[in-house]
Amino acid sequence: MWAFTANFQPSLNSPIPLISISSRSSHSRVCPKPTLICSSLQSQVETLNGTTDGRISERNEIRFGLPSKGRMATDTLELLKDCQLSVKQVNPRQYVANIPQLSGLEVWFQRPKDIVRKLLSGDLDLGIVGLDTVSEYGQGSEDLIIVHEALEYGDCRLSLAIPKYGIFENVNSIQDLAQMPQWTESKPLRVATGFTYLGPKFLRENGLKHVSFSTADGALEAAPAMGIADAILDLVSSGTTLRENNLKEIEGGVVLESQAVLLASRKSLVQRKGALDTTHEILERLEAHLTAVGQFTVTANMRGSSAQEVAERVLSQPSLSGMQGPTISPVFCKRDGKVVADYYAIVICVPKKSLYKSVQQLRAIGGSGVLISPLTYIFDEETPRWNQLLKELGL
Ligand SMILES: Nc1ncnc2c1ncn2[C@@H]1O[C@H](COP(=O)(O)OP(=O)(O)OP(=O)(O)O)[C@@H](O)[C@H]1O
Ligand SMILES: O=P(O)(O)OC[C@H]1O[C@H](OP(=O)(O)OP(=O)(O)O)[C@H](O)[C@@H]1O
Ligand SMILES: [Mg+2]
Repeated sequence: MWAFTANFQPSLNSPIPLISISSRSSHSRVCPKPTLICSSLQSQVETLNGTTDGRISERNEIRFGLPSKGRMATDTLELLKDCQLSVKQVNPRQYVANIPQLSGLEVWFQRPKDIVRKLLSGDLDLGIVGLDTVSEYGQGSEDLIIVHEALEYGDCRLSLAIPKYGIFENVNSIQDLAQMPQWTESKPLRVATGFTYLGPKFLRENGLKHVSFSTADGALEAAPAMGIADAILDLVSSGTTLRENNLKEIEGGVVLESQAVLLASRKSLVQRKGALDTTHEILERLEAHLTAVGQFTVTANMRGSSAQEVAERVLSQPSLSGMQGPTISPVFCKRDGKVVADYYAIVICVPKKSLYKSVQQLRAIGGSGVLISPLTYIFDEETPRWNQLLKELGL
């Protein structure tokens, strides 16, 4: 059983602070043009991945790519489940699944980088991956659209790190590194990275002229101590791996901040029947859920002479006037044969981080019987990201 609540109001300005698309996202939405690959390689790629010539492949299902393994896999399934979009997978080695709530949609489990590649080739329509993966493997393709840029997990940054010791002891910024006399054409700065597109681009843009790159699939932090590289460019989250390997980040060395994003193929959204509607539903549920997870509903009773007077008392408190409301309902009782309302039930939404302060302030103004419940969804009038997406698609 679901309980729905909604506030209707004539005002054009919704009092709910609408989530704005961050500057980070708008920056990442429109990426530079992709690099060209030579035609023979292009045709081999096409053989593997379907067509890349502007046509979309003929199929009726909408395909949604989700990470098949690694740390993103479970968090992605958890998030979808929390949005009532549970993925039904018969067994963990089966790579196709479905979401019963979304008819006509197939889920395909793939490695994150293959999700991006298959979105580009038209073999997937939608996907969830880290922004780092989109930026690295999407290489700025305009066919990739970031529909939701902040799914609030998989937080990490792509960052340059150098040893704490030796010639790097007093090097603390990318400028310091670029100005070191050690790097010459014959003896360049050796950087180990799995990010062979973003790495060279970033270092070039930051004035490092003499750089060579080596790559590996993991445990890059070992490269400087092994004498294979002078610096590494890799993902950092807690910073533990860098610390444990005697490495440090430097000022100006962050290439990008990443978290999980919902990604779509522009071609699919425009041309594939049902893709836009499905994206709308997924986006609405994600936004409504992610807005709700940061909030609690607080219900309390309060004595007062009128709903107006109680509302004024509530709104006088800084931690109670944050979001929308309060909703105030009279609680009636019969006294001396007459039906009267001498106290009121108030309902407000408060941010989780200010819950305790809110409860204290409610008590201070006479609130009692305070009940706290989690929220599943907060649906706004229309999701700001949906309008942004339509604009992006020119619709
Ligand atoms: N230490 C981390 N903390 C948080 N998120 C991370 C971290 N490392 C990577 N991520 C995010 O999770 C995504 C998947 O990383 P993960 O290491 O699980 O898989 P992978 O890199 O695809 O696989 P593999 O490392 O086995 O090649 C990354 O693209 C990034 O967005
Ligand atoms: O800052 P931290 O919290 O220590 O996390 C950073 C580490 O996490 C990732 O490695 P992963 O665990 O994916 O291992 P991998 O090198 O095998 O990919 C990344 O490549 C770093 O090595
Ligand atoms: Mg990894």
